[in-house]
Amino acid sequence: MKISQRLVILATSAVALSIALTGNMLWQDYQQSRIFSRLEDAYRVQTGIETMRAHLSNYQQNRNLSPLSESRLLYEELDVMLSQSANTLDQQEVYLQSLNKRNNSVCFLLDQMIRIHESGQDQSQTDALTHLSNLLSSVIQSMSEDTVRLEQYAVEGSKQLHTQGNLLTGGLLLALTLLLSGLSLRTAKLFKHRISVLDQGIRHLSEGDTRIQIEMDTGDEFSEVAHHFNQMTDRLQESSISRNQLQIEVERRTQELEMQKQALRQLADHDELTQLPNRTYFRNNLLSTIRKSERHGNAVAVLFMDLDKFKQINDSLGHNIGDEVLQEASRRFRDRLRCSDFVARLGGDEFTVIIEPVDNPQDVANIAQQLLQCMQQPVLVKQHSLHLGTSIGISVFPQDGKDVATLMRNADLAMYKAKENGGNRFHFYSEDMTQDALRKMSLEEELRQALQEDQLTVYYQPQYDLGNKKLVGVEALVRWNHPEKGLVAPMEFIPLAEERGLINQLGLQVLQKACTQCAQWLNEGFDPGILAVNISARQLTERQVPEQISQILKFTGWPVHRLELEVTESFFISDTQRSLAVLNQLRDMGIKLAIDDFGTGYSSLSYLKQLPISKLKIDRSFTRDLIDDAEDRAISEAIIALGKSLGLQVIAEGVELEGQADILIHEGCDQAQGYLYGKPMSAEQFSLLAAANPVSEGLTETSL
Ligand SMILES: Nc1nc2c(ncn2[C@@H]2O[C@H](COP(=O)(O)O[C@H]3[C@@H](O)[C@H](n4cnc5c(=O)[nH]c(N)nc54)O[C@@H]3COP(=O)(O)O)[C@@H](O)[C@H]2O)c(=O)[nH]1
Repeated sequence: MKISQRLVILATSAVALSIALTGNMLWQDYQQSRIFSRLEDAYRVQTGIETMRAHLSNYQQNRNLSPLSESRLLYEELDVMLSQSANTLDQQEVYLQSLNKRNNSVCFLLDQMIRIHESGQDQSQTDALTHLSNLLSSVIQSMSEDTVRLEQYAVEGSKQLHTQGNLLTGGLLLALTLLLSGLSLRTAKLFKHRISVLDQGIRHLSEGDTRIQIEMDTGDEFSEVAHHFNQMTDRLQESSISRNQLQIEVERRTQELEMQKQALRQLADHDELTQLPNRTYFRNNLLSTIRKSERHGNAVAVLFMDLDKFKQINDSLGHNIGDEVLQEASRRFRDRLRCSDFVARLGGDEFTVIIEPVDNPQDVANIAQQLLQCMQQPVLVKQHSLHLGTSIGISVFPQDGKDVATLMRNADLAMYKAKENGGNRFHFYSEDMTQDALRKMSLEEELRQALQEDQLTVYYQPQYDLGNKKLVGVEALVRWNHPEKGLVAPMEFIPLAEERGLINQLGLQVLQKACTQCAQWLNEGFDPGILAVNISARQLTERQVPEQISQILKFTGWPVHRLELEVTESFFISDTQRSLAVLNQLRDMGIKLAIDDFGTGYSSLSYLKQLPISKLKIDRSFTRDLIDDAEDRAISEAIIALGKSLGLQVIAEGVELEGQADILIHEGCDQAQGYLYGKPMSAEQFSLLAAANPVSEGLTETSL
């Protein structure tokens, strides 16, 4: 049964009992009023009886009939009253009927007495009247007694009624209390049991048991709650299953993410190609090593390594070969170092090593030596056997720097020093390197300004035909007209211009000035012959150079076939596909190409054959000792012979003496250049010289 039904029953029972109680009270009221009404009747009869008794006594004393007649009237009244009241059968009614009867008797006696009295006053009548009045008196006495009894009965009845009413009310209240208590107890017991079942279920659930089900088929609200609870646990069960699945999925994804994070960290911290730590990792590691060493008072060495000739290999053989070289170099460095040493690749062909602790600089020198050695073995990639080398710069914490940036910068400076000194060596950092770097920095700044402010000027050095001793050409040589230092020689700024990427701008400015000047001379009527201009090997790596040269020639009007570009031999040795392509392009444009400083490198005959060149220039170092040094003479002879055999012109530079010129003439050298014929000079000086030495007659426009 539902709780609501139970409550309805309880309420209905209470209402029913209340109605019963109210009915009982109303019934009691009614009974009471009846008793009181009879009591009233009794009092009135009593009063009537008293009156009649007084009338009778008056009659008996005075024989006056009128009082009896009044009693007769009183009888009428009592008769009416008693006959109205005596219509029920209870004890009161019995008394009332008795009273009624006796009242009738009184009436009869009174009628008799009145009739006798009126008929005469003889003795017999008087006796009869006396007798009747006595009778009347006794009847009245009886009536009086009846009224007393009626009164007593009414009082008792009232008491009884009161007692009965109380008993009934008490009984009903008791019944109501018992009923309500019984029902409440039963309901409370049931509720307690069901609540405890629900509570157990909830407790299980709170302990995490989502499979809990509450068995309660009572058909009331509790079973509905239980039903909803079960539905909830079902859903929780489902959601906990999906939560478990989710948990598993989350764990799987977390693992995946962790792996990805590790891979990303590896990517972020390591160089993809060599798997060595990268620049970021290196910097962080160096920072923590410095901090640790500060605490322990240790020294730390930073080695900055750069592979020699790597750029040429990369440019000429392609990036795949370059990549394999870098991988091999990484392996060799790694294998040669201890596990505790930290080696990283900063990018390109730059590697760094951290050595800690450093007890003595000699240990670092030994390690650097081993690293040099390990790269001296040729690197075999595909069919190539590649000879590289390494330049190593070393800075030491704390004396060469107390922070990452300073240590790296100083190791880098030391590495550049090693490169400048020919590579394949190591250098410890020293303070003068910084001074040198600062000097270079300010020089670079000045050079940039010089290029912008047109401070460069061109000097001209004549080139002569050794056969007829006539002018055949002129070499343009740059000079820097420094506002404070005066004329600065090219050797002081050309290498820096090459190093700092200014050489193309510089070379093109020189070319433009020289072409403009030569074209002007030509227009003025004197012929400077062939214009030889130095072109840096670095310029030849720029694809746009042929187009830029072509533009200058067009702009200045200098004929293309009168231009000769001198490229140093070292460039041809370390040639690159791209540079050779540029050279071929220049040759195809009609520009002549000469190998400068020839003999200082190791160009092979077969290699020279393939080059798009037309002239060899014997290096000044061979000309200088030509007279005294048999070897230099032999070399110059060999170069001249080589040139002849390849159909190339040969020019000797640095000719200062007639004896040198004689030997060269004897050996069959075509041309010469040197102080003997004229030092590099300004355009004005050169025009004077050229006016006095007209260009070789054999040098016609077609032979040019
Ligand atoms: N890329 C460019 N390089 C250039 C340019 N201008 C010059 N240079 C190169 O600078 C180097 C030094 O040149 P320079 O100081 O001008 O020296 C030249 C001559 O002065 C010197 N020379 C000539 N004859 C003699 C001599 O009889 N004795 C002697 N001691 N020196 C002499 O030789 C230099 C010419 O060299 P080269 O070019 O090899 O013919 C030098 O390497 C220049 O190439 C430029 O514009 N761009």
